[in-house]
Amino acid sequence: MSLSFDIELPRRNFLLQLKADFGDQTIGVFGPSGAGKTSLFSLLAGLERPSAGKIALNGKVITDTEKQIYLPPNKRKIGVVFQEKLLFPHLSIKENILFGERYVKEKRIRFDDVVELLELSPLLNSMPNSVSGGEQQRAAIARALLTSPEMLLLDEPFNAVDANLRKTMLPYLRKLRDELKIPLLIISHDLPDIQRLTNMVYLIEQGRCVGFGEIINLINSGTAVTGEQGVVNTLNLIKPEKIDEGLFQCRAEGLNNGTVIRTPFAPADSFTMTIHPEEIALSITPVPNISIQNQLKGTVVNLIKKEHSLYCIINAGVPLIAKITADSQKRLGIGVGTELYCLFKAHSLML
Ligand SMILES: Nc1ncnc2c1ncn2[C@@H]1O[C@H](COP(=O)(O)OP(=O)(O)OP(=O)(O)O)[C@@H](O)[C@H]1O
Repeated sequence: MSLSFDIELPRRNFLLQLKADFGDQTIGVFGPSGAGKTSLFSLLAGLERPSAGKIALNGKVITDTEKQIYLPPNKRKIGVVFQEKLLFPHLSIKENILFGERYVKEKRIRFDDVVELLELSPLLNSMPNSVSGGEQQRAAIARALLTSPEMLLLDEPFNAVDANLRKTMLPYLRKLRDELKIPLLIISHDLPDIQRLTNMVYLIEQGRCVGFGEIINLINSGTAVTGEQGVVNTLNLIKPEKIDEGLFQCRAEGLNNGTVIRTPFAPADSFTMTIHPEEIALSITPVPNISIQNQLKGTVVNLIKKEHSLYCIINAGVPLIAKITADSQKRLGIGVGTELYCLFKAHSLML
């Protein structure tokens, strides 16, 4: 998959000017309110025309202002799920989903498969207003998938879901990414939500791209990516071994031989856990006789000041970000190159 665009569109307060070349991966589009994220989606989906520019998906030009090419939304092979007005209220969930394939000639994605993947069969005969926000969202995703898209755009997919249920959307989005192998472009205000699906972000501010790449590299290069919800560390863990009731030890790509991470659960042979930078304590020496299960040795590669705190970027085989106070930095004499130990409890790791 490849999506490239170089587009301009006047907005109320600025000229949106965005350019990118995306490969075959899931990408999070992140930026403050009013940055131009939804405008980008409308342009990609063909709901709006840029004042100048070009968009191509898999080598096929779908918008080109010079050549006056504007493929209509249903011919673009881009599925879109907006955050509001997800479904037609007068159609059942089944009819809503089937609406997706009305104009599709080459059906690559089948109704039964989508219903199974998104666990929608008990809801098919229900009307949209009698199912939850998360279920409506899944039905809207199913409808978009039945257009047999080559990529899927999701605008704030966690917003339609109540705060307690938002994590329930994640497994479905992971299934789309891993089983259907559909590249996703996801708008979210919440960087940790993006991080649970991908490390790649496209950062927008005031209609311009201010950074594109792996989150850790963007933070490391000083590009501010810590939104309201902050940022999380993601650890891709493998080969869990049960060592006690409620305690597993796992390997992670990049960890030195013999180093393991201890977690309270291990749902699969390979899985991702997250930990907040605030939950990682730093020590210059190893700390014996302490209940904390994880002590990873690492080297500080960067320090980023934010208000009265510091984000320490540490290479511990895996990249880790720890948030400490300026006072702790001074007391411990932490600088770039300092070798130290990153301490975190097994229970601070979250699935
Ligand atoms: N049709 C329009 N004409 C002119 N300006 C617009 C139009 N629609 C939106 N805007 C303005 O363009 C800017 C970008 O809006 P957009 O909805 O793309 O941002 P966003 O990043 O998606 O914001 P949010 O996260 O709040 O949804 C905003 O200042 C908005 O007021």
